[in-house]
Amino acid sequence: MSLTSAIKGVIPISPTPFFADGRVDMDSMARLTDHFGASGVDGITILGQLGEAPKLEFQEARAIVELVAKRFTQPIVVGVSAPGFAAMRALAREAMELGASGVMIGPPNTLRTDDQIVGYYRQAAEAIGPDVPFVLQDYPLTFSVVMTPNVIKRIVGENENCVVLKHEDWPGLDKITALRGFEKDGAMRHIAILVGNGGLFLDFEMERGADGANTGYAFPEMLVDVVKLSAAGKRDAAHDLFDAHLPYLRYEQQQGPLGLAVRKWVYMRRGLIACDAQRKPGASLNAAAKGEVEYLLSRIARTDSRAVLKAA
Ligand SMILES: N[C@@H](CC=O)C(=O)O
Repeated sequence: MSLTSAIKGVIPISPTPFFADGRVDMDSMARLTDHFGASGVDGITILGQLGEAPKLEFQEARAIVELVAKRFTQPIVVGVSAPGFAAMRALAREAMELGASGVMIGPPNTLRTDDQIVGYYRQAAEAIGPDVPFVLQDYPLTFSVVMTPNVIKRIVGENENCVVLKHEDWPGLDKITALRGFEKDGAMRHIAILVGNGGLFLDFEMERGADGANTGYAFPEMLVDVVKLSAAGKRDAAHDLFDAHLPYLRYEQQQGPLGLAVRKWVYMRRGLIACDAQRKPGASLNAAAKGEVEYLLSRIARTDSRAVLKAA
């Protein structure tokens, strides 16, 4: 099944589970994949930044795609961002062979001008091949590359295989409005807009015209419900549920390895992965942070039983 611009809903970004010694934990990867499948999501993204993809060897990445493709029945997006096009093309072609639906490409942080960004995506699209649909990852907080709405319009106009925008600009609400405006005026064809940034603005991003979420928040079930409630026009219910998670969601949103450490800790506490380790270089939570996370989870649990966890 090919990724298209019609995709909507929640496509969680999966972490990659590791053992404390740095080996990939494939049993936990399988458990996590099955959990996503049972959570009402509409696809899955693996091997993104959150998935520590740059720390993996090709054969490890390949094995993860193979495992996920065997047990997940909805669209699978594989992160293929790489410093060079040979590595990007190799993983993209292999992933599609194994059953992926599309790939995700983030920009290298050397890009400075609009023309450089547009030129990079022209070459990347050519490298993976026109038959491979791709997600354009717009994530200035991490990549330090700022894409204006016009740049995104140019990339979409030049590359038929650009079908989804992973929108992680911040502030970014007006960017969604601008892009939907281009579509309305006929200046840009339709693309799916799925939002990241931990889902921090998901409630309002849905109201601005996003199609759903593409983020690694550790309770994808909440994202599924908020997206559905919002799409059904149940504004207060969507915001009420979102707001119940917001204090913990903010805590997760700490940039870089620390935010990932929070997520991995919670996935471990939920029994979905065996160990919260990151492959080095990485970070882990200290006792104070673990206590804060437990407190925040207990607050969510007052209104959302999915956050009720066994005692640590
Ligand atoms: N910032 C992302 C992860 C990157 O791909 C998220 O929203 O979880």
